[in-house]
Amino acid sequence: MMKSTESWLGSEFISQSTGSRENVATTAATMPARILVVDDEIRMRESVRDLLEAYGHASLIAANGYAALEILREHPIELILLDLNMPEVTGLEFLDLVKEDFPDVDVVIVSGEATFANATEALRQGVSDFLRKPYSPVELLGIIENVLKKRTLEKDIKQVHQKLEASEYRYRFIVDNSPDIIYMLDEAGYFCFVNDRIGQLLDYKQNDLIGHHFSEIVHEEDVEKAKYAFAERRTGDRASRNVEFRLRCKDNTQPSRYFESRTVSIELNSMGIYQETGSNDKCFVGTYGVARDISERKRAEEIINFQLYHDLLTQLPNRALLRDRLGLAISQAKRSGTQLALMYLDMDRFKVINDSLGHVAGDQLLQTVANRLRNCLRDSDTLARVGGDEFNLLVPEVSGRVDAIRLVEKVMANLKDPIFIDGVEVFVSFSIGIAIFPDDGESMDSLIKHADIAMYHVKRHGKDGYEFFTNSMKGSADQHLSYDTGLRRALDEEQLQLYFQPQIDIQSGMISGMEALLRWKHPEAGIISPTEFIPVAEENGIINEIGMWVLDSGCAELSKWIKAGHSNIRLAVNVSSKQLAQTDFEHHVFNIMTKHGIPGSSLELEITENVLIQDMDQVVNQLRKLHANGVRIAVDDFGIGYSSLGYLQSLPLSTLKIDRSFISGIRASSSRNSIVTAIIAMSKELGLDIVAEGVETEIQHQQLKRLGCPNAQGFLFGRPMPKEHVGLFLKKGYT
Ligand SMILES: Nc1nc2c(ncn2[C@@H]2O[C@H](COP(=O)(O)O[C@H]3[C@@H](O)[C@H](n4cnc5c(=O)[nH]c(N)nc54)O[C@@H]3COP(=O)(O)O)[C@@H](O)[C@H]2O)c(=O)[nH]1
Repeated sequence: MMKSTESWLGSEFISQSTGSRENVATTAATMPARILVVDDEIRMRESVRDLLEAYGHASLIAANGYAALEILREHPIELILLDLNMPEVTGLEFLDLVKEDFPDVDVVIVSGEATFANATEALRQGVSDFLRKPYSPVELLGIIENVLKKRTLEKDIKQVHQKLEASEYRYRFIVDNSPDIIYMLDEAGYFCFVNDRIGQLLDYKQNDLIGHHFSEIVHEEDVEKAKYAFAERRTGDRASRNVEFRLRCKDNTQPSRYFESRTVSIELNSMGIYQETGSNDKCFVGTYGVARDISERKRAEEIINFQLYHDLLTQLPNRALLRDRLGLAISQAKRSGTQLALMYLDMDRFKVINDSLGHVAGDQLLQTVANRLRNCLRDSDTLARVGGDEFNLLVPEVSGRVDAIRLVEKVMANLKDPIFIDGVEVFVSFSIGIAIFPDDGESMDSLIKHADIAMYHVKRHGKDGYEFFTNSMKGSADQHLSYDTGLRRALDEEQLQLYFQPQIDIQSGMISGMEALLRWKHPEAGIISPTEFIPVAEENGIINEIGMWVLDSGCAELSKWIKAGHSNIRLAVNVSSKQLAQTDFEHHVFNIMTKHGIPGSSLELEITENVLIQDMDQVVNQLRKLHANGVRIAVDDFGIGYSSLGYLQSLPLSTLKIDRSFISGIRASSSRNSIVTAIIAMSKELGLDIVAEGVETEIQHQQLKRLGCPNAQGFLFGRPMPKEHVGLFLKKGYT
């Protein structure tokens, strides 16, 4: 309820009132405040209080400075209406105390006798306004309203400042602790701001870079790429996104890091990088950018990429990478009119080594071999592992076959020395096929295929060597397929034949045995060597039937020779590892021996070391049963492959057949002589008989005789002959 102005203001106030009460009331009611009225005149202070309360303010009154200070201490006062002329403590003295202890309180001087000096002093001390008595209520209320408005405004500004400070602190914190590099460049590409992150990532201090051009930290190969992204001028959707390049660390010995840089314009982030120049024009002043470290991702990508294109065991390129490089090399060779060589390398007898020494040893062997191969190549050559024991070698620029021969012989020489795996000495050799672009193929596939065919040709003709592809080999590769289907018919239609090659007792010169060697008399192709079709028969499984046929036919001939009086002759029969894998193999052998009345001692089964890759227990078991019945067991091709001699003691062996590669070397290499000497000495120690294979010359014969080798076989004594010739040969003997 609004009180009457006359009842609480002095008459001089009422008479000077000029404003309308409604106006004042409306304004004052919008900003109620807590106001302290300090006046020694009771009538004055009470009338002012009533006026203020009538207009919605809460007011308290004090008759002097002390009372006022008391109230200030106990109540939250926003505004003081202060009379300057008071006893005890003057208004100015009170003002001093207020400003010191209650600086947030606004003071309006309301005084009747204030001098100019007083007023000036009061204003100097920071009072908000000055009202001279007598005044009208409207004037008082107007001043109060102004002061309160100003006060509210200042409060708001203060709050805005505080918020801005807090916000700036937050953003500074975010920028300083950002996992990304945040930077600003001026319009010429010089750093004007960069956050701390640059120090952690690239080792620069912020000051190292401020004022420096961005290109100083970009990897030299990436400067072109980085130029537009780093100092981006565009904005919005056209600005650079996720451009990748490398920044250089301060210490250049560290690897470069990959970065993904995002630049955005100041139009988007209010950083003031474009400046308004009036009439809707904008002026480019710099770039703001965020660069994220993506080194880890790049490294992961590199690893994945490496794994996609490399063999993890040997770290060599794999087939995919080889094909890629071969494609490029062919294009390059076509353009420049040069030649290139593709070599297909297949390790001989790797399966035997791998399965007998174990896969860990096999892996080590492959790694060692890969290193040896790598060591004799140039950086431009590509050696790839394309299968278990298969490698491809791409030699991008060869001047011709002579060049390729030089390299392949270097490769083979590098592999000659034994490799020690877990203390075991292993000898390796390779069958290598070579195709030359463009003579042997103009496409990637034809080159690989032809090198492969040439490699198989080497395999079939004694391994451990190399050959260039020729068109005639192609026919024989196609034949491989026709052998597959033709072998069954060969068996049914009696196209298979046995030849026999004599074995000689070196010391007495007598014939000690005959080795049965299979031939396929093909109706169109003529005589086909077992090296051509035995692998096919082993692959398709028909070797078991063929093997039994060989044993049966061989024993049939043997029984004839025995009956003809050559009872000391032994028959040697080759047995494939696949045959020994049959659980009832020995029963078949016994049945055949019984059928032809052959004593065990007249039969020698030749096995190669790779029979040991079968279930060893089963093989040993079968061989023991055969041996117990007098059947002799010979190890064929002894000395090549792997040189673990442990099996010599675990197997029931009778004979070692020294591989012909050692015998052929007798003439040329004394080191080979010593190997033969060692094998002979060791066999004698183990009580084993010996047959030296592939004796072709009299020198070899005499050397072997001198070394005390008991038996020999080879073209010198007789080539494999058809069964019809054996009778006469036995009668006449070796001469
Ligand atoms: N599982 C079976 N394997 C068999 C059978 N018959 C033969 N074979 C194996 O085929 C390979 C090649 O045999 P072949 O073409 O008959 O060659 C033999 C001889 O002709 C050859 N040889 C003999 N003396 C010489 C010589 O002085 N020089 C020279 N360059 N070659 C010669 O060696 C082959 C006999 O080798 P081996 O058996 O190691 O004693 C061959 O691996 C046969 O084993 C069969 O029925 N089953």
